Parts: sequence; structure tokens; C-alpha cells
Amino acid sequence: MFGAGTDTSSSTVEWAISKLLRCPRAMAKLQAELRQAFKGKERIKDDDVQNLTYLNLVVRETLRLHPPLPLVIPHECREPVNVAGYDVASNTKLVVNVFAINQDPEYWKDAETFNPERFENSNTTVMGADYEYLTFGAGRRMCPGAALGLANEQLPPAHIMHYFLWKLPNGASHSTSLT
Ligand code: HEM
Repeated sequence: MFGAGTDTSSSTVEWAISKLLRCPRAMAKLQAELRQAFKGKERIKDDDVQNLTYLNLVVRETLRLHPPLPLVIPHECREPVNVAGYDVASNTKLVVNVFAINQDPEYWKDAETFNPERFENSNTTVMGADYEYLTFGAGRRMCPGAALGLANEQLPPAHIMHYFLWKLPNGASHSTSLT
């Protein structure tokens, strides 16, 4: 529980900052949302960030491009089954490549681009109902901490982006810097 619930969140916060640094448009939009929401507030609390639309989109898009578990925990098949036309023998260990699925160009336009707005009018849920977004897995073994995980991702980036101005060091360009 500790492993599953800590590294997942901290790596996502790091990726969110990295993505925003390379996408000044999204960073400016997020900071505008935060400044508007926190006007006059001395401290930002959990409750303050739950309904921030753009922050939520940034987190979802970061988790699409950088799932903390790019290959989910292996699952072992207990009996022979046929999945989507593929025969899977019993005792086969299956490893789902979430990283590849989350960026499959068949389902995602400009799949590798960081674009939080793609979720604006989208019905894709992050909770395992849509198999093109598998960051939390799906089915009966999907992540039981998904709601907590998502909630954990909101406050740290909100603080970091609200209280500090960020830019790449030594004049590095957005397109060439490493992520
Ligand atoms: C961004 C945050 C998180 C992500 C992306 C994430 C992702 C995942 C994924 C992909 C799995 C494997 C699903 C599968 O095997 O099909 C998993 C399993 C699990 N997660 Fe998370 N997780 C997150 C946060 C958390 C938190 C906060 C907790 C608990 C406090 C947690 C507890 C667990 C546990 C116990 C399992 C094993 C479930 C099982 O095997 O039945 N996770 N998580």
C-alpha cells in the first residue's frame, strides 16, 4: 500500500511540472486558474483544489503520457481463455503495456503531444471503463487507490504552480529540453 500509494503520486507530480515547463501555454492557463481560485487565500487546502477544471485536465493528461506503472503488475491466467480472438493458455503471465495503449494513435489524436484540452469534451474516464486509458488498470484488479491517487495529484502541483514562477534554465528551448 505504501509503495503503491507514494511513488506513483510523487512521480506524477514531477512529470506534471516537467510537462508544464515545456508547454508554457498550459502553464499560463493553469496559473491563471489557480490565481483566480485562490485570490485572497493565505493557504490552499485539499478542498480548494477539487473543482479546478484545468488542473484536473493537466493531471489526467500527465497520467496518460506518464503512467507510473507503464507495464501493469503481471496477471496469470488460471484457465485457457480466448480474448478478442487470441487463445491464451492457462498459467500464461500477461503484462499489459499501458504506456503504449495510452498513446495509441488509433485512439488518440497527436498521441504524443501534451494537450490537457483533449479531455475537455471527452467522455473517456480514467477509472478503467475505457480501455484506451489504462493508467489505473481495469477490471476487478484495477487500482483500489485510484480515487485517492487522483486526489493526491491535485494539491502539490497547485501549490508549486501557484506560489512559484517556473522557467527552463540557461535559456533552454521548450522543444529541445529533456523531459
Ligand atoms: C497516480 C496514482 C496511482 C496509479 C497510477 C496507480 C496505478 C495502479 C495500477 C496500474 C495497478 C495495477 C492494476 C492491475 O494490475 O491491473 C495498481 C494496483 C494497486 N494499487 Fe495503485 N495506483 C495509484 C495510486 C494508488 C494509491 C494511492 C494506493 C493506495 C493507497 C494504491 C494501491 C494499489 C494496490 C493495493 C494495488 C494492487 C491491487 C491488486 O492487485 O488487487 N494505488 N495501481
